[in-house]
Amino acid sequence: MPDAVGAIDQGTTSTRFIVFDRHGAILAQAQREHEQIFPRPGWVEHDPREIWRNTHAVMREGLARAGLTPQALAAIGITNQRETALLWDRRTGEPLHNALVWQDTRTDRHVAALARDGGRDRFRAVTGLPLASYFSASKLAWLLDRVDGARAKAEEGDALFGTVDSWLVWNLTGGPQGGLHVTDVTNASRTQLMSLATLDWDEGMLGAFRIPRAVLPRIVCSSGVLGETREPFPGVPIGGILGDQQAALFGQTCFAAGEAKNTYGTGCFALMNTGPQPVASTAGLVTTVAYTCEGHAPAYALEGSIAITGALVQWLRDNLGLIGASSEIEGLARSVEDNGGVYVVPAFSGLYAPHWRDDARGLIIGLTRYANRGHIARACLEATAYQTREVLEAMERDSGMALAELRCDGGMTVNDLLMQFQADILDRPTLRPKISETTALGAAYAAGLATGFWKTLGDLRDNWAVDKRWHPRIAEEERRALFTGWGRAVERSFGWIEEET
Ligand SMILES: Nc1ncnc2c1ncn2[C@@H]1O[C@H](COP(=O)(O)OP(=O)(O)O)[C@@H](O)[C@H]1O
Ligand SMILES: O=P(O)(O)OC[C@H](O)CO
Repeated sequence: MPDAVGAIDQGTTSTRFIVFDRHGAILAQAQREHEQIFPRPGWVEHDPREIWRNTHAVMREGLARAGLTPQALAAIGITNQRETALLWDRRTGEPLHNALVWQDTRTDRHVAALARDGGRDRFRAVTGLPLASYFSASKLAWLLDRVDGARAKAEEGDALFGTVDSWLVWNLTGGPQGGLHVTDVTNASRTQLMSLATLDWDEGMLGAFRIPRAVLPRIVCSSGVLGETREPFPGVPIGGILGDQQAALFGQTCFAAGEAKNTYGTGCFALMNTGPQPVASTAGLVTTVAYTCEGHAPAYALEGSIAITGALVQWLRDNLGLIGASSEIEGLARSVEDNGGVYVVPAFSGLYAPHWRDDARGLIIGLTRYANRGHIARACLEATAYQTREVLEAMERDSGMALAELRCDGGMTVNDLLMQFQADILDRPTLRPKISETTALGAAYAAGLATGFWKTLGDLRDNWAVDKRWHPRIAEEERRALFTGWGRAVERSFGWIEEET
């Protein structure tokens, strides 16, 4: 009798396999990091073969650590970094190029050219998304146009496109020997090729980006059995797929309209469930699919996507050497009392929500002879909290709903200083659940629901409990002064990249 569910969490920096029990508690996990490839400024790639090798390895390691056989798994769920675009050969299974990662800005010019004719919001009504190099469509167009022979192969049906979920499912189910070519509706909603109304590929969007339909996967439900694994062990049902931010919303059990979470990882992604109808954004957010369960109406979400948060901590570590490990940032930031007037705007890939400025670039401002490493570390942490406030304010405007508190998760939520500052700058409590691996948990939930391991959404809600809550402590005057300083710094980051014509 299966008594566990496995989740593959293929993130921007690492791949995890986590085995959960019926209460959503972790039985075992395994994790491997993969290389971040930066061939030029603004370009970010991953090697799809490395990602598949790591997935294969962590699944075996995780299961062994849990002391389970594959038959003990009721299902496997998949969650993944979204938007990252892959193209591979159907016959050989070989990638035609490295994956173009969501942060990659090489298609800025293509996107700007499309925006000249109709503006940045010309595809919002259909796809819910502004024009930005962040989404997959322009990345796929780049692969089709720049990789030798790719377009011809795609038109003949010999090249397959997918986000990371598609690549994993295809390999898990046999690869060139009959692998399934599918993606789930949440991942499809991030390509800028899917209609939010029909939940299918949109002919107009395919035309705008010159994408042949034959290259695209079939769109499936987020929770629903789509096949069985053949690798790395056979016979386990694949019961669900969710893009990682939607998975965290599901794992935080935000099933009712108005419930929201913020995930603090490489970037930050705040999502609010808005119910069975898409809510158009006028405040700079993205409208996206939250999840679909077989036989039920879809749930939509408003999302505030922030490109760089935890990645700024990595940058302090890897590029500046100010800290030796991410965890050291808290001590360094606590070595000073405040930010000393310093702000860091991490516009490394431009700025996403709510600004959507591809022409912005990163800056450190407010420097004086007084400023030291501690102030810079503190300003880096504060940048995450200010960016979060910007997107939550936009979310409240768009949805007309006020958030009483903020459910938080992700790797940065171990940072007590950040969580306290977040509560301070929002003037609302922040809280972290007991099971902090909400992304993997959401994928496990989607898969377990599809196979009857869990019966209802209510069963999942019963598993959720608060671990820690932070209450706002600073005065309104200080809050206003800090946030005003941030707004001025952001303005100065705009327009650094001059558009080439
Ligand atoms: N103590 C810490 N304080 C601040 N940031 C941290 C800390 N520990 C880890 N991080 C950051 O959290 C991120 C990892 O979080 P995770 O949720 O695993 O990200 P992802 O899923 O995007 O790969 C990294 O960018 C890392 O720099
Ligand atoms: O892999 P993460 O956690 O950095 O998430 C990446 C997002 O899905 C990008 O949209």
